[in-house]
Amino acid sequence: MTDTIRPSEGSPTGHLTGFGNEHSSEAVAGALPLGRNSPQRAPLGLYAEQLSGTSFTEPRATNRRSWLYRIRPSAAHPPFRRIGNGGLRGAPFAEAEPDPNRMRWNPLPEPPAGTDFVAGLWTLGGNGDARHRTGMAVHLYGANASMTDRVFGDADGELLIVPERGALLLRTELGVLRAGPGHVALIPRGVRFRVELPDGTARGYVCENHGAPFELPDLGPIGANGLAAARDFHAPAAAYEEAAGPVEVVNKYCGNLWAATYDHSPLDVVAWHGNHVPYVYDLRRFNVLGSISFDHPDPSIFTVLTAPAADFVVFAPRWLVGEDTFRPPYFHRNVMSEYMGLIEGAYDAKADGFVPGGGSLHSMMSAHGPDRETFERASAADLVPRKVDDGLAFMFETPWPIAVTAQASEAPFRQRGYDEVWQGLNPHFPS
Ligand SMILES: O=C(O)Cc1cc(O)ccc1O
Ligand SMILES: [Fe+2]
Repeated sequence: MTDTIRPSEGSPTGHLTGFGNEHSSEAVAGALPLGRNSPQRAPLGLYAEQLSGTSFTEPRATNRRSWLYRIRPSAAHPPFRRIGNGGLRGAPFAEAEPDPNRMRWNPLPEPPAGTDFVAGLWTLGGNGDARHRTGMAVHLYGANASMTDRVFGDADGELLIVPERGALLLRTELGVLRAGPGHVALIPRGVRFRVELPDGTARGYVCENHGAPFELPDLGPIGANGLAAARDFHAPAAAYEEAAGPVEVVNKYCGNLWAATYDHSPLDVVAWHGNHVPYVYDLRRFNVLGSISFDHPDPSIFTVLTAPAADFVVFAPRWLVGEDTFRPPYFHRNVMSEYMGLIEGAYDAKADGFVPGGGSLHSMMSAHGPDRETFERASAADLVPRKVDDGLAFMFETPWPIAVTAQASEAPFRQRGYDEVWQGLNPHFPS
């Protein structure tokens, strides 16, 4: 795990905090117009550009847009041309029939030398349709090279990046963020960014959200505080580069990759304001709530971010104190589909086989829960207060079944025989 976040590393002007805020930032004093967005001539000879993440008419509470003041307009570019998708696949996912079986995978194998973040993206599956802005996709990434002469932007949705190994330096249009294992980064739809690898190598997970963007969940009876705090989300301060020379702008558009060669870096935004901004959040800041009497709350109590197409849930270190309670995750069948990953350590529902960098998929209504070993141990455990602090797991939970790609279904690192972890759960009735 890396140290606490230093999201504005590389940016001279500090960072901004507060999920959903109307932020503003200028890397050069006077670059932001005052009191208007689009003056006849923008300050310092910059070009003004609005980046809209929601419809113009979206209600104020959920409207997302930022105004960017840039050295050159994004519009000045030659045509985009199709490039290879590598391991990326797009929604709709119709390569194979949706499969109700429980599945589990080991980590992605090490990619060939020279694989950058975009080339290292590998799609496990998903649902919905990018063309209708519905659903989500689960991707993994494995990379061992920084992006140098190219940047990436996803027209199909926002990207929730969950590093498992190696830090990512995210040089975005709005500034620089750093995210290492234990952090998540949220890159809004369409925001362009380059990923550099300070550790030389990186591995992790991505939830691509095609629908309405992630929000902090309502707290209801929890009250005004708890779970993830808005102020712990860090947005970058404006930071720009002026590099001339060819830069490939890779655009994921309706499931496929396209590229256009710009004659300059598109990370040339000198100032910006708005709420369509990237964030980094340190999962160790998550205020974990749970039962202090009995029974096991549904995992929605661990929701960090929620959207119509996906919830992001973290299983962070916490105390278990439930009396007369089966404390690990219970057996269940769920209308929601659950993709789970592990950032470090172990997860309390699985004795082994669920490893950092790996993942499991329990799709709509598939029966799952503790494996046999965990069930037996937890059924006999002495129920003293116990801290679960040997791991950091997460879940992408989505209302619709996750159809896996052919490459995920056939992957040599898919664990055959996953069903066996529930073998030997024999009847004890009558006891
Ligand atoms: O399947 C899982 O391990 C995730 C999960 C955890 C939990 O505590 C309760 C329900 C649930 O789906
Ligand atoms: Fe579950």
